[in-house]
Amino acid sequence: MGFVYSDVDHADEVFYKVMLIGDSGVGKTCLLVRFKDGAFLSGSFISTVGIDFRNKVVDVEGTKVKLQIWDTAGQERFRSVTHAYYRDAHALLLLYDVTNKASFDNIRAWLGEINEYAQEDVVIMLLGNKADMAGERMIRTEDGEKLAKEYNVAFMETSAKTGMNVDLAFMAVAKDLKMKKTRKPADPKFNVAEYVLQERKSGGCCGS
Ligand SMILES: Nc1nc2c(ncn2[C@@H]2O[C@H](COP(=O)(O)OP(=O)(O)OP(=O)(O)O)[C@@H](O)[C@H]2O)c(=O)[nH]1
Repeated sequence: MGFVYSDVDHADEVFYKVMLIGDSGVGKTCLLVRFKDGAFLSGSFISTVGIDFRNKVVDVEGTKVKLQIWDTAGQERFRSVTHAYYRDAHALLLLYDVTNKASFDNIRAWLGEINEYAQEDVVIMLLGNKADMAGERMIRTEDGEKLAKEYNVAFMETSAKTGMNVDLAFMAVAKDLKMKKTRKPADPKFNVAEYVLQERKSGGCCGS
């Protein structure tokens, strides 16, 4: 597409590429629209064709962190297009739909693709989306937690419809990326689970 991307530091701004991946229909576009515009895309489902991105600048402890968020098409036929973008991603938000068992079962295959195409130190967060659909839920929270633990990745459930945990997920990723960059070897690793707990307790960045 003719863009040149890097995580070059300007005086007080850092830049990261975040990619949304997961099966078609799990809610990747809706999650991005919720985060960017604070709105929910209701109505008929229009599948993403290829790949698209939107920028959002967030504040992480006084530093402006610019997230360039890439929304990929979940449909199989676009896979070879999206693979090409994995290697530039600093973080991957991997979504399944808590009401769709197949989308959860496919997470292992998605993690395999990440292993094959992404950078080794990419930040990964597993998100169980559509948590608002209590009556139709097929995947328990504990199942998501267990899978995330097995692969040593961060996890939370979200709802693009109500906004639950959406800002929190992106903020946790932004914070993890920023800390990774500035951390000295002796410093402890950023703990997403602890951060999430703290934010919830304090009513912090993201409420809902
Ligand atoms: N109830 C509920 N519905 C959701 C949520 N997120 C997305 N949806 C609905 O799920 C459908 C698919 O959402 P999209 O965001 O387009 O899915 P996608 O993952 O981008 O799909 P592809 O572009 O094909 O990869 C739409 O009808 C949305 O309205 C959510 O959190 N809760």
